[in-house]
Amino acid sequence: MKEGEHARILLKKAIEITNALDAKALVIIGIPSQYRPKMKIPILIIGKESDKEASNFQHLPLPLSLGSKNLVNLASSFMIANGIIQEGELFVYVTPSTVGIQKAEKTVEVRDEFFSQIEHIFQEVLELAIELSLEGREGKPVGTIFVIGDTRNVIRHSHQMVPNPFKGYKINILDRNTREIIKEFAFLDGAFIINKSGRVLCAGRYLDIDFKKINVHVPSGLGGRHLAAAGISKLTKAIVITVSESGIVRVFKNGKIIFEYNPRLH
Ligand SMILES: Nc1ncnc2c1ncn2[C@@H]1O[C@H](COP(=O)(O)OP(=O)(O)OP(=O)(O)O)[C@@H](O)[C@H]1O
Repeated sequence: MKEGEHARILLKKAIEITNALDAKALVIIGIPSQYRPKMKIPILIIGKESDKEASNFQHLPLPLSLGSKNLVNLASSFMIANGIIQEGELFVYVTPSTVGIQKAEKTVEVRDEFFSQIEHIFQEVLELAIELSLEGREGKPVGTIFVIGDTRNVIRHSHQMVPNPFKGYKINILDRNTREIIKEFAFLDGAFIINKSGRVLCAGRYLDIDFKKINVHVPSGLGGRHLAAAGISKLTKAIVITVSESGIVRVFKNGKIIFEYNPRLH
């Protein structure tokens, strides 16, 4: 039996369960776009393919590498934040290998602003950050910072710690073949700077934040890397993704952590 056939069967079951329970929404995770049910209730599609067939479809382009459990929790928070479903109501979710029933709750460390940041480049960098957390480099954990967007201001508030390995090269986060090159440079101290089209402009960049002028707070235990990430996200319009040496991936916006996730625990 082909994988697509599994998805079709599971989706059929999910629709039956949704109807039987009078669930308020259906969440479809990582199932190809040819399998789209016709239903009146809101349907949330999670994954890369975006399709805007019906008005009751919403798309949340999150990396599937976040794992089903986490994606279901994020879907739950997203639907509550957007008034699609109320806390405590039931929704059904379906992945290529499971169908489940969940009560809508805010269970993950995520602020509502997180969802408005999710677009293509952000999603790719988040995926890369998760891979770095899980893989490290040569068996050792790596920590790093990705600063996305508002590059003119970010560059103005930073300097090279080492010669920029990306100078003169057109390396783009969207190009899967150059992903490994980007990861290779994660061992450099400092930050990656990525423009809104996904081009990696610099690595090994020190973020110059004057903490006398920029007031940010990060949870205790977090050091210079996370303070710098919070600072640059407050000083500029950039969105910042950090990977800590302990593997936790965090997203910063306007000086605050808007998402936190430990891929090593899932
Ligand atoms: N202002 C900055 N700009 C860019 N990189 C920085 C900055 N400050 C610190 N770093 C990077 O963060 C690394 C780790 O610093 P530190 O241990 O203080 O941070 P941390 O927040 O505790 O990070 P981790 O949780 O990964 O240990 C430094 O070696 C350096 O590469």
